[in-house]
Amino acid sequence: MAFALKASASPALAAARRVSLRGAAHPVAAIRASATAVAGDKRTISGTFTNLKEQGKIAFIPFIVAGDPDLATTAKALKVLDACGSDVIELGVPYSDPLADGPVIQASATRALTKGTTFEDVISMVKEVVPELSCPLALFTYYNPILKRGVANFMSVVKEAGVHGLVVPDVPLEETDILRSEAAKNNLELVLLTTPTTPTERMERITKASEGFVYLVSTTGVTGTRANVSFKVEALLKEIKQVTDKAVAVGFGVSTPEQVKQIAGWGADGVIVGSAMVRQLGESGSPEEGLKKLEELAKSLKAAFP
Ligand SMILES: O=P(O)(O)OC[C@@H](O)[C@@H](O)c1c[nH]c2ccccc12
Repeated sequence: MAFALKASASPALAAARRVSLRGAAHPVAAIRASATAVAGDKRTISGTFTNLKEQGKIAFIPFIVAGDPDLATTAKALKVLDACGSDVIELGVPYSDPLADGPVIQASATRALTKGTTFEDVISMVKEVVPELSCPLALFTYYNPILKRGVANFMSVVKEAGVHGLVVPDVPLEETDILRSEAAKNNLELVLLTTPTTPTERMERITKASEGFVYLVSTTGVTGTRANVSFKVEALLKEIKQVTDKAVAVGFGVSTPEQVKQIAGWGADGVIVGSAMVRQLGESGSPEEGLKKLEELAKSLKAAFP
C-alpha cells in the first residue's frame, strides 16, 4: 500500500496552522518550527530536554503506532500531538512479534499490519510529516526490522526521512555499539532503556551509552496502563541521577494527569504515554473520533506537566 499525502504545506504555512491548532499557548513552537523548517532541521532530542530544563519544565512524550487505524490518520495524529505540546513523539513501527508490548499495543500493531502497513510506507509518511512538526520524532522499532535491512542501511534510510532518534527496546546492551556508531554517523540519538530489575552496574552502562535521554521503564512486565505507578520509580530516578546528568524519562503504565504529576514530583525529566494514546486513536469508532479522543487525552495530560 503506497502512502501519499498531498504535497506538504510550506513550513511557514504549517507553522501558522500549528499556531491556530495550538492556540495562543504555543506561538513560540510555531515560530521555531517555521525557522527550523527553513533554516534546516536543528531539532535534537537531547536539545529538547536541555531547553525544557532551562525553563523548569519536563518532556511530554506520547507514543503511537504507525498505520493504526491507517497511515493518513497517523500523519494527522502526529500533527495533533505536536499541536497539543508534545516535546518528543515516539512513533512505533508495527511489528509482528512485539514481545514487550501488552494487549493494546499488540492489537494496534496487528491492525496496522493487517492494513498492509510496511516499513517503507511508514518512512514515506514520516518524510512528508516531519517538516510540519515542531518537536523531534523518535522512531520506535524492535531490533529485528533493523537487522533485516542491515544496520547501516536502516540508519541512513531513517535519517534521510528526517527522524531524530531511535528507541530499540530489545537490543542487547552488548550489541548496541554497532547500532550506536551507525546512528551517530547519521546524527540519530539512540535511546536505551533501563528497568526496575536492571542490576546497578548494567544500569550504569546503559545510562552511559544512552543518547537523547535515558528511558526508565517504571515497572516489570509489558506495556499497558496501570492503576498506579510503582513507588519504586522515585528511588530508581535518584539512583540513575547519581550516575548521570542525562535526562531521564519514565514510561509504562501512565494514563492520567495525576500519574504525570506524581512522576514529575519524583524528579523525572519526561513522561512517556503509549497505550492510553494508542487505545484512544485505534479503538474508536472512526479515525475522526480517534483523533478527537487523542487530542482530548493529550491536552488533559499536557495540562498536568510543569
Ligand atoms: O504503553 P505504556 O504503558 O504507556 O508504555 C509506553 C510504551 O507504550 C512505549 O514507550 C513503548 C511501546 N512499545 C514498547 C516496548 C518496550 C518499551 C517501551 C515501549
